[in-house]
Amino acid sequence: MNAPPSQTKGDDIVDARGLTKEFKGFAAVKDVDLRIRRHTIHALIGPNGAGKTTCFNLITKFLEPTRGSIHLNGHDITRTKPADVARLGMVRSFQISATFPHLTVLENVRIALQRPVGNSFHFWSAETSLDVLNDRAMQLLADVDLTSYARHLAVELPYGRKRALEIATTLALEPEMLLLDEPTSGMGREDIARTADLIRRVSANRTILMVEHNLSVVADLSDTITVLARGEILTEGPYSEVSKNPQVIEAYMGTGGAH
Ligand SMILES: Nc1ncnc2c1ncn2[C@@H]1O[C@H](COP(=O)(O)OP(=O)(O)OP(=O)(O)O)[C@@H](O)[C@H]1O
Repeated sequence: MNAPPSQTKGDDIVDARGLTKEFKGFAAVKDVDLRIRRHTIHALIGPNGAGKTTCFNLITKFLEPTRGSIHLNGHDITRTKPADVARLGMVRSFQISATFPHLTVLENVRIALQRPVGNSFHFWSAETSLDVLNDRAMQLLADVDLTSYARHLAVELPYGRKRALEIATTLALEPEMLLLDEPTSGMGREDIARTADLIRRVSANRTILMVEHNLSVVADLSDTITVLARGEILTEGPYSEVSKNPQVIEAYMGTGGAH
């Protein structure tokens, strides 16, 4: 690991500079600087094709940038693999946390608690007593409001509850930073409200970066919003500011709606 550069020592957990991703010469993300403050909820929004997913995949290391650098807690992770980034505390929900449909909800979380992260084993080793493991698993289920579903098979869960289980299995890795890719997509109003509450709860002492299309969820949860358009940052700030920005309004109107 490189020595932490001084600019990332302050309050930023992530410091990405000049991020660029080209696909056969087409720049999906162009020279993006993204700093994410510790213990905040940060949303990436923008119209269709703005580069949100590409940017998210760059930060989570699912894509290699064509140019630019990414530091996490002062470590240069520009060329680090996702599993090693997870070991450094940045975990993407659904990355390591695919659920097993024919196991119970409790079993799914117990497996997640015993899962190796990167090339080091998680705190919960194979020798950890079953009781301790069960207690911790039940605590995680309580955190995501799934206690009453503990003995159900994962496959039987309603959609919104499945996403909550995926978040529980991600939290089992005790991430310092959690990345959520469209956490409320495909949900009805009730599940959206419950998921927004859940995100707020799990954000305590954690940093969250999410790509989210639902602007009321974004408005409700985010400390900072980065608005992307055509691969570039249009503006950044709290919802009260970015929602008034004429360029943001135009970018959304121009593509026929908020996404
Ligand atoms: N693997 C790829 N190969 C070629 N072009 C790509 C690839 N991935 C993304 N793009 C292009 O890059 C641009 C940005 O795509 P991206 O998926 O990051 O946007 P987005 O903001 O997430 O859009 P949406 O809201 O529609 O999901 C688009 O023009 C897309 O067609």
